Amino acid sequence: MKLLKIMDGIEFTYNNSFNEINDIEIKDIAYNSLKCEEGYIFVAIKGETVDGHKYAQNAYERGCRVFILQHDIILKEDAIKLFVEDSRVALSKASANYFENPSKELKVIGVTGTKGKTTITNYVSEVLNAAGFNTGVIGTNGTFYNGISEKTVNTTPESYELHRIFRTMLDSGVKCISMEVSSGGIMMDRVKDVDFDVAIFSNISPDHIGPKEHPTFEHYLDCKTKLFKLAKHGIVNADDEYSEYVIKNATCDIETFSIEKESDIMAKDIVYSKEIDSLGVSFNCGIKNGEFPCYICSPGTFSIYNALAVISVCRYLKVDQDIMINALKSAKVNGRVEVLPLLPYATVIVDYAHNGISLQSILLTLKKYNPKRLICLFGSVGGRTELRRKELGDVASKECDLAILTSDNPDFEDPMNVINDIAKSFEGSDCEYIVEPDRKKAVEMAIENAKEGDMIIFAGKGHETYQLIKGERIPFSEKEIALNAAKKVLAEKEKTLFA
Ligand SMILES: CC(=O)N[C@H]1[C@@H](OP(=O)(O)OP(=O)(O)OC[C@H]2O[C@@H](n3ccc(=O)[nH]c3=O)[C@H](O)[C@@H]2O)O[C@H](CO)[C@@H](O)[C@@H]1O[C@H](C)C(=O)N[C@@H](C)C(=O)N[C@H](CCC(=O)O)C(=O)O
Ligand SMILES: Nc1ncnc2c1ncn2[C@@H]1O[C@H](COP(=O)(O)OP(=O)(O)OP(=O)(O)O)[C@@H](O)[C@H]1O
Repeated sequence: MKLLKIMDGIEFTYNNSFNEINDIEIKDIAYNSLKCEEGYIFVAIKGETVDGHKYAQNAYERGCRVFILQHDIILKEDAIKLFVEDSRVALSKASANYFENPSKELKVIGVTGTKGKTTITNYVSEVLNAAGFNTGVIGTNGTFYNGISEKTVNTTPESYELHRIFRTMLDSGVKCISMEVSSGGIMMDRVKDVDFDVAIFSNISPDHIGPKEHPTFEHYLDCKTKLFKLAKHGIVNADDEYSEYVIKNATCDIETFSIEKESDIMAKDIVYSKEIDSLGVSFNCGIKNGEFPCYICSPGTFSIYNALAVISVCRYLKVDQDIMINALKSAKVNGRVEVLPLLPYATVIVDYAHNGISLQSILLTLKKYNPKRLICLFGSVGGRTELRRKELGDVASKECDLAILTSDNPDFEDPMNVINDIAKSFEGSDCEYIVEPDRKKAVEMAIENAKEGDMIIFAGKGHETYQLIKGERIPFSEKEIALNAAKKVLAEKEKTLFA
């Protein structure tokens, strides 16, 4: 593609005459020097850790001659330097141009919020697929379309990857995209040139605040709110304390959903139910001109909110109501409140709750099903703030009957260090706790000691299939470990029965 076509809509100055850049043909764009080749543009980004300008020479040595820069640097004379105010912003527009603006040809649904992004995006995709819209998903669990999946580094990928994924999906017949839009993604201009049809706001609570993330809660909220300036239509949880702020700052039309406050789509007559392989909730969904019954096989109030967001998307896209109701009934997400049908006498759940707020929300939800004992196995990420550990510990020690403290991506930190921080919350609490830093042994112990009526939640790892230890992702499948342990326990029980 011609360089000037890639630079279309980007303000820049340059160190050569116009004629020289007019005819340049570009093979591809790279923001990492190690990916550069002859014919590429290198976009130098001032990162959180290093300044990409430092690697321009490396890109040059790899054959690259066109550079998008924020400031001048020394390079050989044949280097073409294009100066922009903000390289990330330029990368976003250049990537959209290079991939020929695929998001304009797709229906893109973006979900933002502290909790519920992965769940809602996956529900949306299941329901829209059932309704015949071929839908791709982009988020924490990776990318999925037409049975193909790929891992992603970020929940919301960098703009270049994002437009590349859109293009690949579009060319494979995908019509809709259901994607997670993290506040970090908005802050780093990864979605600036995405043409969103729908924006969803699930909820907000303090999270991702600190060095390298958001300086304040207000900054975090403002980042999320920006999505409603990029979309044509907004869907907002009216029960959230900050919903009015989001609506006030939106530039699109809005539909609201709720359980408590008056809104466009309301859930009422809520009933919680428990089956051997699922915990679910049914409710009546009230809309302007009537109501209809819904069931979702995931427990708790938060599952209703997630379902309402999906219902609102379906209304906007005019999905047949019966198809939507049926698809919602069986919608499930890998590692999100996933009930494993392992033991006939106890309920085992794998979940991704890894901070105080989400752990509290899932534990309070499970308590509504009156377990004999609520047992929570969890740890906390190494190298992060003590506050996260305290919040997790405080919640578990208040809500559980037994906690099993173990490792969760310790990385370079000693797992016992993290566990000892969490254990402080149990001093003076009625909740018993056991320490087992080896997560495999901890899972086995939980399964082996499960009793009639217990509810056991393995919190934190969710969909992850690794344990991050000293910078390396060591394969670790919590579900497989639990399954093998359960098989062993059941076989032993059968042996004693027939002995
Ligand atoms: C702290 C942070 O946000 N980092 C993100 C950022 O990397 P960075 O700015 O730190 O990059 P850097 O390492 O300083 O490098 C600067 C530049 O030099 C380049 N470079 C570097 C080395 C080299 O040899 N050659 C070279 O050209 C790099 O490619 C880069 O362009 O830009 C990268 C590309 O977009 C991201 O992958 C990376 O996300 C990291 C992995 C991360 O963990 N980010 C978190 C905070 C995040 O974004 N999380 C949200 C979810 C949470 C939320 O809700 O906000 C997410 O969407 O994932
Ligand atoms: N709408 C919701 N409100 C509160 N908690 C929720 C909601 N939906 C799911 N959860 C809980 O939070 C956990 C994370 O949910 P999910 O992965 O959907 O959120 P997310 O926004 O993608 O989170 P993260 O940024 O941590 O990846 C779930 O496993 C569940 O326990």
